[in-house]
Amino acid sequence: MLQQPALDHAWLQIAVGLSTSMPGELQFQRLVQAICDVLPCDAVALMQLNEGELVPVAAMGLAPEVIGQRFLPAEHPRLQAILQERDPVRFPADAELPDPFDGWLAADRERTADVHSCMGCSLYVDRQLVGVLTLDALAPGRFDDVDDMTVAAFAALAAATLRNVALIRALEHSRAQQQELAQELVRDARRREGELIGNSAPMRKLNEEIETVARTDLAVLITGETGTGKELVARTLHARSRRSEQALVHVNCAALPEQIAESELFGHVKGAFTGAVSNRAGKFELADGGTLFLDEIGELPLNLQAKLLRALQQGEIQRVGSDKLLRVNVRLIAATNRDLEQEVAEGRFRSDLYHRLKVYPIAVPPLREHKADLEILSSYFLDQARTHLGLRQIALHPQALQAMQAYDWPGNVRELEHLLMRASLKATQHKEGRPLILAEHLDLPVADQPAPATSSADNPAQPVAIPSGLNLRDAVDNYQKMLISQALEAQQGNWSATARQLQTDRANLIRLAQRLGLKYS
Ligand SMILES: Nc1ncnc2c1ncn2[C@@H]1O[C@H](COP(=O)(O)OP(=O)(O)OP(=O)(O)O)[C@@H](O)[C@H]1O
Repeated sequence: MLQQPALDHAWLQIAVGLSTSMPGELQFQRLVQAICDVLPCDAVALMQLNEGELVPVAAMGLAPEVIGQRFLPAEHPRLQAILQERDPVRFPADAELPDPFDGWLAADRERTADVHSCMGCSLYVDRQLVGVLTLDALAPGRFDDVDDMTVAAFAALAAATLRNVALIRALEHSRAQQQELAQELVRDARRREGELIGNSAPMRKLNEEIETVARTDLAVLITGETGTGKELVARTLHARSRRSEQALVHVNCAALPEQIAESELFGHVKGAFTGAVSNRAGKFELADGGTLFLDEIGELPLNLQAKLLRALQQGEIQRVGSDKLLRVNVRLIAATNRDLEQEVAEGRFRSDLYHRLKVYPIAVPPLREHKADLEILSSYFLDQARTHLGLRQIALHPQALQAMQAYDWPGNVRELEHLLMRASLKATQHKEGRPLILAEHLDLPVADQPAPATSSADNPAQPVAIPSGLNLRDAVDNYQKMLISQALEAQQGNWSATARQLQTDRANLIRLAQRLGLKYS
């Protein structure tokens, strides 16, 4: 029988030698090596049960070719017998059943010993059979001194190792899959981000401009009406630049609450103001090495415009509450649907910042100036609607396309996108078979009628009484407030319907309403 100190030493050896960070093969090999060192055997094999077959995954004292061989228990009565028992099974040297490793024992190169001692134990994890451990010795009676408990303890450790390695492999496999999936999603998102659709001359020019400036680190100012695709242009530009592997950090200046706008952009240190409970990086720092996209830059408060200018000129920022200057390497893209020149003239936008931003200006054309793209844009959005809404192929009736050609598109590409999404639903709700979008599904004003008064330049708004003493900005604010309130009332407080009536984006409408002091509920 094995003495206690020898066993303790063996466990210690195994504990030190086995680590889950090791490759599985190495863990198996260390285990059989330790068993071989402790027990008086000439060969040890650790076999894994794999779909009814036993496959040696590690062995000592056997010919190397044994690894990876498959042993069908039905063809090897000793293995069969071991599998049928929970406790260790012993086969004396003169046992009649053939040994599965006859002829494989390294110590028996001369093939002189056709009989030898053999022991084996089935390996269980919980109630699941996971493999077999076998011990062989050339000398008869070699295992007489080895007690069952010792073999059973090694068997338990072997079973746990087999299970651990299998779990780790499964985890690694699923992690690799997840990683691949994440990469695929990022690639997919990138592909989508880059999809500026349009073959018309204005869109080709736009694409060329993006291509040219993407190669540089110049600041870019993107201008254009709402919904023309300014954000998409910014994303495309970033995706085509050499910073594309780094972050594109998007800041909507219109949605920045004034009190925390500086901290949002430049970060703050702990205790800089009430509520600053820890240090926090701002958007500039997050965009370090990448691109910072300042959307609706025209809404940035004047005091922040000065700080932004300093950051751009010096490439350095200061967290709120800190005197330390931090170096940042950020490419800036700004966008606005305001006339910034006008804003400068009226003192609402710093002229030095304006000139700094418009190093490379890009004007995104309104949809009415590239109606040649209506067809290709429509098939793109219909395809998206089909995927998002789980519909079948949707077709557009020629008359629907004609109605679209005749329309002015004050809400630009965004309006087209939303309109086709709604029309896709209507078309499928009303039609049997292949959904077809008819002109009536589009809810467009009839071709010979002018576009709505709020959106058409050649149909100016009705004169309204403006209280005297108001400056232009306040007058415009008042007018917008009145229009929104009236539309809201007409739509019984439904913001989405109001946004549709005013042909603007719902989020923009809510932001504007909040700025004008209207309550959003
Ligand atoms: N050429 C285009 N190809 C494909 N999709 C486009 C194109 N132009 C705009 N879009 C889509 O139209 C929608 C509005 O575009 P985007 O948000 O970029 O407009 P924007 O000019 O930034 O609007 P806003 O001024 O209101 O912020 C988005 O869903 C965008 O993907």
